[in-house]
Amino acid sequence: MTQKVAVLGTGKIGEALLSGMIRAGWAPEDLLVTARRPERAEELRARHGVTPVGNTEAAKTADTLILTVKPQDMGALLDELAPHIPADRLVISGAAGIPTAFLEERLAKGTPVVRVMTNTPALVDEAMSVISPGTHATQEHLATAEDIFGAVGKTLRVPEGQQDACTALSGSGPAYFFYLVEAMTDAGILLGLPRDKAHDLIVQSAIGAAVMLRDSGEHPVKLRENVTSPAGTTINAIRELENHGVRAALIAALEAARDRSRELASGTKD
Ligand SMILES: NC(=O)C1=CN([C@@H]2O[C@H](COP(=O)(O)OP(=O)(O)OC[C@H]3O[C@@H](n4cnc5c(N)ncnc54)[C@H](OP(=O)(O)O)[C@@H]3O)[C@@H](O)[C@H]2O)C=CC1
Ligand SMILES: O=C(O)[C@@H]1CCC=N1
Repeated sequence: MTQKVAVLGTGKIGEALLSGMIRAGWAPEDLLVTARRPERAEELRARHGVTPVGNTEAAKTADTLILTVKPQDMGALLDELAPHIPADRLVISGAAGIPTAFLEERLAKGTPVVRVMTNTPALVDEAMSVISPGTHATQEHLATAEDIFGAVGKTLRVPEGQQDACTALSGSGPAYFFYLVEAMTDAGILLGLPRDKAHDLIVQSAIGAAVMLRDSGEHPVKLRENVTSPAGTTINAIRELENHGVRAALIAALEAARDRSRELASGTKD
């Protein structure tokens, strides 16, 4: 029998996942979506051919429910859904910070819950999604989550205790790279290059570096050393990065992201 999957709270992440599932072969008629605004629901139907429904109908009919609302909206959504979700349905949470226990406390006793942290490269099938089981989730439930999120990139199972760290690294990770590209493009402008050329140079360098990191099998230190000639240009840049504490800033930044993920666990922190 065909399995129905519902994405509830279909914003940026929900739509990225949905579009990837369709690219990977899911039939749009087996995908249900919910949105808070009617115009958003219609937009999703027009773009993807999926069926917009209310949260209650999704709760009653879907075999797997994927909740992709903001952490602060999770409590209200669960209150609305809980009376309608049969306890044998899989509920996947994609929200930062929210522990599986938060869902288990609000859903029918024994409901299987899986927590997933993905990232926006899902839009180009290059997501990194980390997956953790709740108390009642079996290997089969984890495999279902892997099947769904595997449609948009790589998946990795981690103990739930590592989810906040993973959120800081890969969930937020793409933003740090976009930020670096933005700053390096500004540097190109300072050095006299037109913005579009500076952008192209940096983006292609980022792609080249990313492919080498993925495919060369070399440690990042070795890859950097290969660029860094004695008395050359690169070492002068590296000295400035060290002088400005960029390494320490990155460690502090990711620690702050991890702490914020922990803080979001209550589902109420604005
Ligand atoms: N953006 C990212 O890079 C990542 C985000 N996440 C997590 O994914 C989740 C979603 O993030 P993101 O997609 O960026 O956020 P969005 O705000 O784009 O998406 C959330 C959507 O949920 C809708 N919504 C809220 N409450 C309800 C409700 N009760 N019923 C139906 N729809 C509802 C919102 O409607 P409205 O448009 O009206 O507000 C919105 O469209 C978050 O929990 C976040 O932590 C995880 C990994 C990466
Ligand atoms: O910034 C956030 O809270 C979300 C979670 C990970 C990426 N974006």
